[in-house]
Amino acid sequence: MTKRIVALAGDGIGPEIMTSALEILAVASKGKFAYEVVSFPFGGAAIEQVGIPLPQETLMACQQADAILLGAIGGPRWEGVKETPESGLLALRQALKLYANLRPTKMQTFLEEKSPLKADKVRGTDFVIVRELIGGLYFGQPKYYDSDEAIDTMNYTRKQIEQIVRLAFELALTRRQKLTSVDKANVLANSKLWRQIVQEVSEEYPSVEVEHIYVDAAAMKLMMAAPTFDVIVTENLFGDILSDQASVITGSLGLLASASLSIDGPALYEPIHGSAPDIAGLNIANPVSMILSVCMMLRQSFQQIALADQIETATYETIAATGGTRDLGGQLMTSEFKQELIKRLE
Ligand SMILES: NC(=O)C1=CN([C@@H]2O[C@H](COP(=O)(O)OP(=O)(O)OC[C@H]3O[C@@H](n4cnc5c(N)ncnc54)[C@H](O)[C@@H]3O)[C@@H](O)[C@H]2O)C=CC1
Ligand SMILES: CC(C)CC(=O)C(=O)O
Ligand SMILES: [Mg+2]
Repeated sequence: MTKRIVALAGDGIGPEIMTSALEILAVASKGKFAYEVVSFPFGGAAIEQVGIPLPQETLMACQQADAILLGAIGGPRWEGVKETPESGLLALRQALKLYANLRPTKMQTFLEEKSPLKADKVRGTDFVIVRELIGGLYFGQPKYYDSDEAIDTMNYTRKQIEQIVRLAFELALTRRQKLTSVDKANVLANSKLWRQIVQEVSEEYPSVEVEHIYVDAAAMKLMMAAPTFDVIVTENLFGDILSDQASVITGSLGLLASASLSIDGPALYEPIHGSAPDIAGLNIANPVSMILSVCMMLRQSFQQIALADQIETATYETIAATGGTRDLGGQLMTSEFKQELIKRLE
């Protein structure tokens, strides 16, 4: 049966990388995978069209989709408006119950020269950050600021923590059976509960080696000993920050993809980066993060493993052969990279 993919291109470089990724999917999937793509306004683009970042029709289309692809949202144009693109993104994540954001970092030999870190510090790196996505500081109430004071609230329930921690243990079972839980249990009440629950749940997974690290030390260890990590589980804000930091390992934010899994609905796939307003419209964005997000969708939502492997392999081969886009030190424009990749797929 034809699968229905909802595409939310969003703002900044979102439309550029979405167009490239969808063209590549169309070429690679011919005769192998039947799908249709329907596009809806979201983020700043939706504010421009209808005045709000998450229109009702967009949300309904997402709820009825088999999978959702998101480019990126946000930009200086919408700073200070009442409902921002970012508030639309948080509302979408909450409405779709996207509780788990999986952010893999996998080193490739040819990327060693692109990494600002020494090759022996990054060789063999292959980990997944499992970031809790609908709790913590981004959602806790009260949340407000005035000119004298600002308040954000961090709160997690046992249920929320158990859900994400269990998913991380299950993922570790399919990999190298090592789980690193990142928290700040020396200071934060939320982290004390988090650590306690990780300990409890670990008893159900005796084959998985568990370590607990404070987030500050984890930031250092990511740069000094990245290959030692397998599955990293952490709360929303820590996961957001650590995953951008992880992009230093492979050499560019434009390489990292993610999957956001729902409790009971369709999953959403998006690059880990934002809308990169500084390079929007210049045809220099790296589309690989979006292309690899499409690969995650093919595997996770549609079990199209061979097709995903084919696109992923061709993507890495294209970077290795051409040097890739400028963020990787290469010369290719976004559209040129896409064309080179399409040549390999045809
Ligand atoms: N999921 C989403 O849609 C996210 C949206 N944002 C929003 O994006 C906007 C910009 O945020 P920034 O802090 O500038 O973060 P950003 O991730 O958009 O950009 C950070 C730096 O990385 C570069 N970069 C990012 N993606 C790239 C790519 N594919 N190819 C080449 N270079 C790339 C940018 O040019 C910039 O120099 C803000 O409005 C922010 O709230 C931020 C993170 C996630
Ligand atoms: C724009 C924020 C709401 C989220 C973010 O930075 C992210 O999901 O990586
Ligand atoms: Mg982020």
